[in-house]
Amino acid sequence: MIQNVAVIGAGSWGTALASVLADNGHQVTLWVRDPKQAEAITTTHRNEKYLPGVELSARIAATSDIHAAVHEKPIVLLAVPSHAMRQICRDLAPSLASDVLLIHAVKGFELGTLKRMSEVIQEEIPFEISSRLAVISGPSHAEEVVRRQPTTVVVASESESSMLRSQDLLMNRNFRVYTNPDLIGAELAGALKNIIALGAGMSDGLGFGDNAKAALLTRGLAEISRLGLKLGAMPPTFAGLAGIGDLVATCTSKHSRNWRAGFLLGQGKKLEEVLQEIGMVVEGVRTTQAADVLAKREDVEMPITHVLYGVLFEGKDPRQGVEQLMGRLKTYETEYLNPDHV
Ligand SMILES: NC(=O)c1ccc[n+]([C@@H]2O[C@H](COP(=O)([O-])OP(=O)(O)OC[C@H]3O[C@@H](n4cnc5c(N)ncnc54)[C@H](O)[C@@H]3O)[C@@H](O)[C@H]2O)c1
Ligand SMILES: O=P(O)(O)OC[C@H](O)CO
Repeated sequence: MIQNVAVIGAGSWGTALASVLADNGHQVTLWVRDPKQAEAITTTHRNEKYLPGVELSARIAATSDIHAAVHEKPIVLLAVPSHAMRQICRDLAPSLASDVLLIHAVKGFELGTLKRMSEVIQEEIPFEISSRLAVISGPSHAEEVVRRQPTTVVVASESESSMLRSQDLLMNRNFRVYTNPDLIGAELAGALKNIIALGAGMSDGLGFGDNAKAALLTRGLAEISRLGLKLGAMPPTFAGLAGIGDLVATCTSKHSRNWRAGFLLGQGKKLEEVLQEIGMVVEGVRTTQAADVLAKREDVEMPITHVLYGVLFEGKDPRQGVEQLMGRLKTYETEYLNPDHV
């Protein structure tokens, strides 16, 4: 069934998801803060700032009026940076239809509260709406999705009907959507992999090779899963698209802003100049901050995250960080095979 869908956030990901929805025949209203950018997207059918050179469907119209964007829409998809989520939910909550299906596509935590995005949404939007929330996660660079290159993602929700509706809404021959009931795991895996992508980029920026990158991916997965499970994720989710799938995509892709930020840091640039040079959201930076605090709070060992925290926020030299990781006390590979593990 053709639907009217509001997509909140016209950065690369919101625009790419709007494009998938338009390919599926839906009418999309894309909300963007800047009225000039809204007009440019509607009239030129392009979003040159975030996805240069890509022609968008005429089924996508942009607006800078958030109330008009969501008013009477049966489906609202949120694709804003994590730091903007709470305020945006506050702004749009009064205009939401009571039976709206909410989907979010955001990979991060709220820094001050250390909450997942669904927790933030559920605090700002009435329960009868937010209890139907679904999240979309998985290996999906906007630059490839918008060019209709084969992509697989996962939609997760505690509400089975919301999960199935989200799958039907987004799935097409280029964009394959799996379902997963583990909303917490999909959110945590999607956010935490960005930390490891920063590390993988840094390793490349330092001139290290495949051995180092493979080590980061593997040991990185071990530590983000350890935290994820402590916070309520189900183990198979970290072995799935939102976990290992997105970890591989983000740690090895030229499109990844997190990988690129790490690469530039590895080459000796300072965080501020790196973020300025990239000019788009690099969620892994805040997520490293959040995860370092969460690891301490939950008593979970996350050595890679802690070293990255030092490089990002305490002026640690990346090479010194590598020495610190390689020089850790000898240990076992997996807690499950360790004789002390009960
Ligand atoms: N780009 C991708 O390929 C991709 C894929 C999957 C998930 N994501 C996730 O989607 C989320 C959005 O990322 P993106 O890639 O679209 O980012 P982006 O940097 O491309 O765009 C961010 C958008 O948010 C707007 N914005 C910034 N601060 C804002 C604020 N305070 N209030 C309202 N709007 C604000 C910007 O103007 C811009 O339109 C992130 O959590 C990211 O991890 C991105
Ligand atoms: O460009 P990044 O590093 O924000 O990664 C984008 C997506 O999360 C990849 O799935």
